[in-house]
Amino acid sequence: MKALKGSDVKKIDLLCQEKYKIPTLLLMEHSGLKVVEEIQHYPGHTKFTVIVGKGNNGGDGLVVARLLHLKGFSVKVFLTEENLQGDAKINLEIVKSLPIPLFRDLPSLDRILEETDVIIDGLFGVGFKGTIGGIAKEIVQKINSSGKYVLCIDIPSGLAGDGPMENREIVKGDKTVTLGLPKENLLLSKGRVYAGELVVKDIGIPPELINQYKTDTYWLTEDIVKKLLPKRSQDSHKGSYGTGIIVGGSKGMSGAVILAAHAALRAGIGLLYTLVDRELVNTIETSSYESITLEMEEDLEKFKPILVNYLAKAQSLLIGPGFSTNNREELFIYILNNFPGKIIIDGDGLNLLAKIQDYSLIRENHILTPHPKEMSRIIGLTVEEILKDSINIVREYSKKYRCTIVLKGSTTCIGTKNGEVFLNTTGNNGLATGGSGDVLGGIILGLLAQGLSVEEGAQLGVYLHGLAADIIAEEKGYFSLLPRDLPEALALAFKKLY
Ligand SMILES: NC(=O)C1=CN([C@@H]2O[C@H](COP(=O)(O)OP(=O)(O)OC[C@H]3O[C@@H](n4cnc5c(N)ncnc54)[C@H](OP(=O)(O)O)[C@@H]3O)[C@@H](O)[C@H]2O)[C@@H](O)CC1
Ligand SMILES: Nc1ncnc2c1ncn2[C@@H]1O[C@H](COP(=O)(O)OP(=O)(O)O)[C@@H](O)[C@H]1O
Ligand SMILES: [K+]
Repeated sequence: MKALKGSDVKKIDLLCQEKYKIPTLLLMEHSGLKVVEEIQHYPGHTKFTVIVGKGNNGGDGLVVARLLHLKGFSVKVFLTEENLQGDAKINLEIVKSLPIPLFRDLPSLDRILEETDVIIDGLFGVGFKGTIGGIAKEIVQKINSSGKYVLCIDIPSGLAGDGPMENREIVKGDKTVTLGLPKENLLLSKGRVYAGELVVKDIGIPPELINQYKTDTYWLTEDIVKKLLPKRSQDSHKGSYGTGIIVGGSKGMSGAVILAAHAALRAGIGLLYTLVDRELVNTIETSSYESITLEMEEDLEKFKPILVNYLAKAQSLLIGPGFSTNNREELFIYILNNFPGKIIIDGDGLNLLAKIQDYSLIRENHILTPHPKEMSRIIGLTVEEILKDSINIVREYSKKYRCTIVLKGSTTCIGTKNGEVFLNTTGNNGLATGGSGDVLGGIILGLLAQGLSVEEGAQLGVYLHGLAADIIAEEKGYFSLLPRDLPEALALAFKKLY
């Protein structure tokens, strides 16, 4: 599904008017109807307060107020501004003609909120810019401290539709009904905290317009990833599903390779090799029955001719899980320069990149899978700076390095060399255990080996990884989820998509 920037909303609005002759007033009416439709899922809520700002988000709020009144609910409107314009003004006139109580003075807001079941936030929509101040700031504080159920229209007030999310007063919603298409920041980890449950509602924008409208950010939804699933045929053999190598592990860190290996195998790879230090060989052999273990030699010059043969076995390679960064530089550089296939650089592979600081090693068929700290080591911004504006930062660096970057988190941002960003929201806090990332690397390796491009493998892999965790959580909850449970649950995740 396409994701919009704040500025796209105005453009779409204009296209609706000019090309499809649909006035904004109709879209506003539709928006109000869809918000009310959501409210009706919660019986027992009968008293509503709608907070109305001066823009079209306030106009939507006024439609909601009218429709709730028509349904016989008790509705109060808190107006922040008397002089509304255009369609919002038309809706204010309608509300004024009905027996809906209107309030304007701030001191009355505490009492009104006290008497309400649900607060409907129509203070600011995507037209919000800069920082919040004055009366609006106080209103947001009162909403957030009310303890009442808060439903945000389009976007929580104070949150920008896209771009850096500054720390300031933002409405904390229980639910956000976003209109037409989701806005970029609603899909990021930080924005999701303010949005609460996110519902996307069709408001009558013609599908022709949506299909033709170009965006460079997408929400990874089932319709996108389903198209990426590798095909399996009856008439096939292990050679049909590709060969991969995992280069990783070090003393005390063999588990990372084992997790990645299980994941690659459960992702459907035809044949899997692991390349590890001699002291790990036994451990890997006894834990991963289906993979073939290759042994690393300490003297790189002596090892090179053997290594070249090993590398020739596969089309896809994962380097870094549990690898350690001690004295690995030369081997790492040699592998990156001598493996022509698709490479996933994860964990200590990324730390080695940051140590070597030679980004000319990165090529178009490489995927970097950093968590924010690893990203910070590579690009030199702080974790906070990265999290505040993840979409644009991932876009900038995946274009700059001309590769695919998978910035992991509760929302994972996938940037491609062409500047597209895909946002993944499958997965849950059960994944917040060391080792989950190793599983992700293995899944992507398995998919690349089966012929997916780096862009496709990253998208499908990240989605499946989260979906596997969601499937486990549905049955067993979040606390006890372990990375080792994920490869097995991958079977159910595939089944859900096929
Ligand atoms: N096609 C669609 O999707 C449709 C979308 N619709 C709805 O329209 C919404 C967008 O409406 P919008 O553009 O009128 O702006 P909105 O967000 O209501 O408020 C901005 C107002 O706040 C003000 N303001 C800004 N920053 C401020 C600050 N820091 N502190 C204080 N004030 C500040 C700003 O004032 P200005 O800066 O312009 O003087 C402006 O007046 C959208 O989210 C959706 O709900 C539907 O109605 C129909 C179809
Ligand atoms: N709260 C969360 N919600 C969704 N996904 C999460 C959450 N916490 C972690 N994850 C996912 O778990 C994985 C953790 O990766 P990483 O930090 O590299 O772990 P490790 O290096 O220990 O294996 C990433 O894919 C990330 O997206
Ligand atoms: K809002």
